[in-house]
Amino acid sequence: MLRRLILSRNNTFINCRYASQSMVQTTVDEKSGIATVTMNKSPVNSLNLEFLDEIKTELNKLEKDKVKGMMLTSGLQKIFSAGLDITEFYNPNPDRLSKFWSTLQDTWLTLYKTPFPTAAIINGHSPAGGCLFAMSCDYRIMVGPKYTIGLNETKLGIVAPKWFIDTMVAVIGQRKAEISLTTGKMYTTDEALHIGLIDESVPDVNTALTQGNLFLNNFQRISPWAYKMTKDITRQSTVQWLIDNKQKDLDFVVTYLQSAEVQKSLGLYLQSLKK
Ligand SMILES: CCCC/C=C/CC(=O)SCCNC(=O)CCNC(=O)[C@H](O)C(C)(C)COP(=O)(O)OP(=O)(O)OC[C@H]1O[C@@H](n2cnc3c(N)ncnc32)[C@H](O)[C@@H]1OP(=O)(O)O
Repeated sequence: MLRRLILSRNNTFINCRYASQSMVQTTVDEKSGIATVTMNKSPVNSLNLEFLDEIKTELNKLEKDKVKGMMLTSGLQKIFSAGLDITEFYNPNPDRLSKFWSTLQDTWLTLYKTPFPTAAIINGHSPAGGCLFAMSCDYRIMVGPKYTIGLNETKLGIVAPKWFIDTMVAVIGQRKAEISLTTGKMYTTDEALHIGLIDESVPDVNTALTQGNLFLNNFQRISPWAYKMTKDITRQSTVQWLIDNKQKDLDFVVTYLQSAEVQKSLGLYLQSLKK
């Protein structure tokens, strides 16, 4: 792991941490203590086993380093994250599929439960797992107007797991989540703002980062203990369900994803992507 100090746009020193060939780059502003975690896995930040593992490790490090906040963003031109890497569950190796899904569960729990405030800087398309990660942050700022966001699983012929659904319900409410999920709707930035899936729409990534810092800096005046307890209580039922049902969720997903019907739908969807 390499570390170096670089001078930021506002002339404060930023502590940079990156490993060679890393898919995740992190900078920490020394003055504010706010980290920026940049996902950088070409071509579309699809979340495979190794990438998820890196994101989880990075979040755990930030917790250990006691950062004051974190922005999650993408280093790619027009994609925040294409969601789960479909090649992990199309014609999968069952052992790897199990590892992949457990790692997804753990990464999501780590992100959803961070003891520090988080903001998603959605600087590109954000379908399915990409939307899940954005919704798991405390605040969402999306660069408009060209990109889309949503849980589109039904469009792939698959069903979003309960904890994906509960995360969406927590953000936009039962009725809107039900319509979004059953139709697999991908929302434009304006639509996402209208239904409350994002909190702000901004014209460019620099403005998004400025707004993200503004949001996170609010917490300098809030007791970290009060913040964390409140977040834990608010998110308790969704988190506890997964903790109590990890193995059941894993068993279901591994069996379900390998069924002939799902494999057929995924094959057709992948083909349509290649076209
Ligand atoms: C109970 C089980 C629940 C399982 C839950 C699953 C949740 C998920 O997250 S499923 C994944 C859902 N994701 C999507 O539907 C996104 C699909 N991708 C896109 O819509 C587009 O690729 C994009 C808008 C993200 C980007 O478009 P762009 O035109 O820039 O790039 P493409 O030419 O489409 O893609 C480049 C390259 O990447 C491959 N690819 C895209 N998305 C994925 C993905 N999610 N997993 C794996 N691979 C992906 C795409 O096929 C292209 O590959 P080639 O270069 O080889 O053609």
